[in-house]
Amino acid sequence: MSLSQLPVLGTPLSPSAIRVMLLGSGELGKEVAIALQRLGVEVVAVDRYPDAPGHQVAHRAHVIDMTDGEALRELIAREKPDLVVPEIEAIATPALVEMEKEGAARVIPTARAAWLTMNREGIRRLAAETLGLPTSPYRFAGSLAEMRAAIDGEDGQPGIGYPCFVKPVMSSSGKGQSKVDRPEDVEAAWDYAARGSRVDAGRVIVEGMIDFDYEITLLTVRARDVSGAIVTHFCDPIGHVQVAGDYVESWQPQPMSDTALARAREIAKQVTDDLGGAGVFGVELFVKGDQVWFSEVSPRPHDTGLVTMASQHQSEFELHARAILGLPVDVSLRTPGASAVIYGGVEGKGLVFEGTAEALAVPGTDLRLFGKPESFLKRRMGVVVARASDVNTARANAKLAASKVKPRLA
Ligand SMILES: Nc1ncnc2c1ncn2[C@@H]1O[C@H](COP(=O)(O)OP(=O)(O)OP(=O)(O)O)[C@@H](O)[C@H]1O
Ligand SMILES: NCC(=O)N[C@@H]1O[C@H](COP(=O)([O-])[O-])[C@@H](O)[C@H]1O
Ligand SMILES: [Mg+2]
Repeated sequence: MSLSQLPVLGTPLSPSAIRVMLLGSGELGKEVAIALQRLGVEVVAVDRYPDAPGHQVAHRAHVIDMTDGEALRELIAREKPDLVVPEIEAIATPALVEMEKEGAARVIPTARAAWLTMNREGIRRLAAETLGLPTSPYRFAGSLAEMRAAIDGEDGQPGIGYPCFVKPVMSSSGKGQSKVDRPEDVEAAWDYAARGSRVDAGRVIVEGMIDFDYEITLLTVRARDVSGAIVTHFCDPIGHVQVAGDYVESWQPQPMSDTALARAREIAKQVTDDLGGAGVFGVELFVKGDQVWFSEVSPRPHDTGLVTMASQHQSEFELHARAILGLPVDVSLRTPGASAVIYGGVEGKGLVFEGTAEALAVPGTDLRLFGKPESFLKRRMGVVVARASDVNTARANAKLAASKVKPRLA
């Protein structure tokens, strides 16, 4: 079935099926899969390990090394999906770029967007150097010595200085990220980056610290209207708290000044116009007063956007499903809401979760347990979403309910 005459939907597991392949099938992909299933789309879920959350709700599941370009090519050629939907950064995106060029794959939002954003260097240079957007000061380094020079300066030239953030160029959810406060911390930050990278590229970004008042994710949706033209929609801003580079709490809407909101939208529009294609983008921004800095962007639903399952009429996952299929979207807020993360807290397989009844007794709350087969101390295993008449109540209730859920070994 071709998607050239959008939006035609079909019947899964039949010759008329619209088939979507998810590359990455974690908690975010699982919700995208469910949204697609509801529209009668045939879903093929791929991840690096068996029984990933999205595998459990898909028509077919595959386990491959998604960073292996040949393995990716072979699977796409075999499954012939109408759309390939990257869900994680750790993918052999150059193979997707080639396949898109050859007409062998249609990648969401575009193969170039997936390629540019999987590497911090690609997206940072595009945003700061090509588009001229405000970002933190930054340098790239390929060795400990280069990293020291990037921070401390060399040949009389100043470096980024302290405090700064060091991140592997290919990583997410804070993996391998350190805040470096003094010269004695530099070596440990380099070692941690090398260990924490999803794909060891041996390269890091050093970023000067932005002393922001708050940070947001501006979910930006590029979707077709009934005439077939791509229109950009902005969800209400999502505020969030990150600990060690990983999100622990988010809420919507985050109050902002009119000027800051207008700047945030301008930045998000410029970045997403350049990346192109259709779908949801999570544009991460730092805000201080009326000043806004671009941080990074996911060309896909964002973890902080899990809150939209409670707070919007159409969650970011439903928005993504609709947008990639060429269907119209509604980004409006339903109610103030919040989300709070549940970490594994233990290492082991087949966890049990106690306290779920107490959690769901907290007013306006809902629970998602992702079903990940294995837990690590800091692996995200579930989330509570909450709705309330105001954001503060929603935040308090989401955190309270999440604290009641006690994962333990069976
Ligand atoms: N230059 C900076 N100045 C201030 N805070 C920063 C800076 N860089 C990162 N942070 C903090 O660390 C968090 C995570 O950083 P970043 O988004 O770059 O990491 P990530 O690994 O891509 O995370 P994710 O995949 O969850 O988006 C940011 O949301 C922010 O709270
Ligand atoms: N910030 C990006 C993000 O939240 N990505 C989400 O986490 C999963 C990986 O989780 P895991 O590391 O527990 O397998 C990804 O598959 C995606 O759903
Ligand atoms: Mg981020």
